[in-house]
Amino acid sequence: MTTTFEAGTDASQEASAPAVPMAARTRGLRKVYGRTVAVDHVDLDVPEGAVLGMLGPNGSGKTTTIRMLLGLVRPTEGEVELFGKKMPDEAAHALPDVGALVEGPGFHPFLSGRENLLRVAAAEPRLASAGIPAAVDAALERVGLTDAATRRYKGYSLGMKQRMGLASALLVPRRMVVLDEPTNGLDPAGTREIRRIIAELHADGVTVLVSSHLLAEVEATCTHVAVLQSGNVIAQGELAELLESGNAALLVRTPDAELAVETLRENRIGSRLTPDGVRVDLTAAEAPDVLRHLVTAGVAVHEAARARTGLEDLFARLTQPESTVDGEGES
Ligand SMILES: Nc1ncnc2c1ncn2[C@@H]1O[C@H](COP(=O)(O)OP(=O)(O)OP(=O)(O)O)[C@@H](O)[C@H]1O
Repeated sequence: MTTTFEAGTDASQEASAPAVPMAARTRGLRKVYGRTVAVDHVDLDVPEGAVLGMLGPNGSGKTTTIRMLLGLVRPTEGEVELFGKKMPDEAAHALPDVGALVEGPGFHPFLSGRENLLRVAAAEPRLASAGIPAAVDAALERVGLTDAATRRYKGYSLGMKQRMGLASALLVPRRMVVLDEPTNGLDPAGTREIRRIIAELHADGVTVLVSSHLLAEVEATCTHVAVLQSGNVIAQGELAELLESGNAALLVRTPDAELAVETLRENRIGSRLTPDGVRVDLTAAEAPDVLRHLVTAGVAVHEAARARTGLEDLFARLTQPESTVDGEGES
């Protein structure tokens, strides 16, 4: 697979581009478990102030990358920096700036939500004892758990447990918040709340790194995206740029769809059939040229409109075999 859309990792760019401060940065990051290469030479850039969505199918290495970023797992090879501090060696300096929701937060089942957060807050270096109850109540309020605060954690739903993890990440103001699959187990209302919280953090200038396999989720909340596949970052950069460069297409409504696909193939332009016509890849062709080829070949074009179908399409393109990207083998 190509890395056509990759941004910010190439050496020449590094030399010439103005230095954008990075909240998190990895170089050549690799983690091997026995025979499994979980993460393979990942160069990830998380610019300060970005909401970066780490997108990839199950097993693509998102959680392992996040764990290495947070110093929870030691890399087999490579470097990790959080706000310029080397991880895991300088974790004690870097981590107070970073709130994290990662798999399986260790809350005590027989304590209430509030009691659990009081315990977590007591270990926060940036919270003075006198400020702890107010910080806990504010975090509970922020994630919508105030009414359930005195109930035992054991009886919480999966969604409520996720909110508890989020509350513990947000106990003190952070420069960066890392959320591993934050909407897992949440209903649509809970999902909207997570989006709202991410938007609030972004408005406050907090960097957010959020992993998800839900493409619509990333598209709705993120400014940047990194796409992982089999332990590799196959594309990263600003979401708008990735969509622009990777996704331009022309939807042509025509009864002569098969003739259209054949004509475009002869002109080395990728396309595929849709229910009412063809979808033409504009990566290597301009819309007026496409229309000219079609009309010249006698294709009746009833309607033509540019399409930008979102990250789902980009993700499918990036993770498909190369031959389908240029139109070969598409149906
Ligand atoms: N502690 C471990 N021991 C052995 N293999 C592991 C371990 N952690 C992860 N792996 C393997 O590494 C690969 C990447 O896993 P990882 O959990 O990072 O992916 P992911 O993208 O977060 O997936 P998911 O969305 O399912 O959580 C998988 O093949 C996984 O089985």
